[in-house]
Amino acid sequence: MELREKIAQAQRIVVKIGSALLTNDGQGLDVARIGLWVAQIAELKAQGKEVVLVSSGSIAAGMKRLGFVTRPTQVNELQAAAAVGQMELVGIYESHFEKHGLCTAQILLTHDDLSNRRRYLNARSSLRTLLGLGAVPIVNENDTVVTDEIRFGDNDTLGALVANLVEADALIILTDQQGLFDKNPRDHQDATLISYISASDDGLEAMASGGAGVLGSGGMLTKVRAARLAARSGADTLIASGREEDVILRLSAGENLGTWLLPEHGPIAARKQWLAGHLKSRGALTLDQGAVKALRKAGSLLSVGVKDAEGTFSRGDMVICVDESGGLVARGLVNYSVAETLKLLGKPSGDIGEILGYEGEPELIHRDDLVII
Ligand SMILES: Nc1ncnc2c1ncn2[C@@H]1O[C@H](COP(=O)(O)OP(=O)(O)O)[C@@H](O)[C@H]1O
Ligand SMILES: N[C@@H](CCC(=O)OP(=O)(O)O)C(=O)O
Repeated sequence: MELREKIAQAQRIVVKIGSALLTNDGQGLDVARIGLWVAQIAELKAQGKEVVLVSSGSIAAGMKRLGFVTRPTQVNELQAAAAVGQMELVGIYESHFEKHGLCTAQILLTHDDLSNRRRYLNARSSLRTLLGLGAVPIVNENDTVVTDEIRFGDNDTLGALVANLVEADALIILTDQQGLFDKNPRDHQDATLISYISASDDGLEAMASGGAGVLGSGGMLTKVRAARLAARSGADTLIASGREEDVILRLSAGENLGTWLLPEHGPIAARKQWLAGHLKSRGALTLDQGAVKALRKAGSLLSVGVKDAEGTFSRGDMVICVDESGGLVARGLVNYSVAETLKLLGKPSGDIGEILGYEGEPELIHRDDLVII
């Protein structure tokens, strides 16, 4: 059997489960099947991998509870269904994960949370902390506070943005089809499964434009676009059938199942490109020799090694890091504003809470947010 070695190495994985799959043909949530996916995620955790689950299903579950026979079209009714269904959804996950001794966390996100730099950093910090503590974050869109214009609408996009957020190695999208076919298999009997393809292949949209199922909202189009988004931070995307036995474990072990959408660049190159291309520097930090050495050994930047700060930066902005003779050392996304940074110069991380009056991140710039020049 040919193995997808790169996938087998993935340490941090986002698993997205769609509505089409989570429900028994619209008859509420498929509790037994959810138990099977949870058992697989528990096994991945036992292998030392980190998993973030992005789960749809709140609207489908709420529809059943509220007695809607077909999916409501009005936004306020969809929101009501989502609010009711989300309770049931997370309850089912929590009770299944508990059987494996795992703790879950509910994260509800909106588009604004991920486009606003400050909220983005806060969401990322919560997710990182939860992963560090061994919990399984369960993410869905915060449907009750969003309207049509600002919705992700489909959780494929949300899954990809979460993969960017946590810098996942892989995004697994489980759906009701074997993967991406060259045309919609519901309408074409001769459709053939694509085993692997570049996430930036020009032909993807044409293949995937065959519409969605009854309960799902995005179809394959949002899945291939999600793969493209995930590729921005170097993540591989896998699209496969959630009904296949042990699908999550087999995909994560590198088995050739479903469709593998490959990013053009690896995570580091993708991140460097993003930092280099998309952000303007808002200030500069002057580092002492110890800090320069630490950064070159892949460490984070701590305030104790920073001698000066200038510019107009806020939390989340990009700054350049220079050595004492002005030589460029790195670029990175800073966790504190210039006013806060000036108060922290030369101070150990343990003093941050006392100096600023609240406990923030221990690093001025986390190593994941640094690109060494
Ligand atoms: N090229 C294609 N390959 C596979 N499925 C396709 C393709 N084009 C359209 N589809 C449709 O996409 C559907 C899956 O998307 P969707 O219904 O949104 O599910 P989910 O809720 O899992 O996101 C499939 O059931 C299928 O009808
Ligand atoms: N956030 C909503 C809708 C998400 C949705 O339909 O997504 P998907 O099934 O992935 O196309 C829910 O949980 O029902």
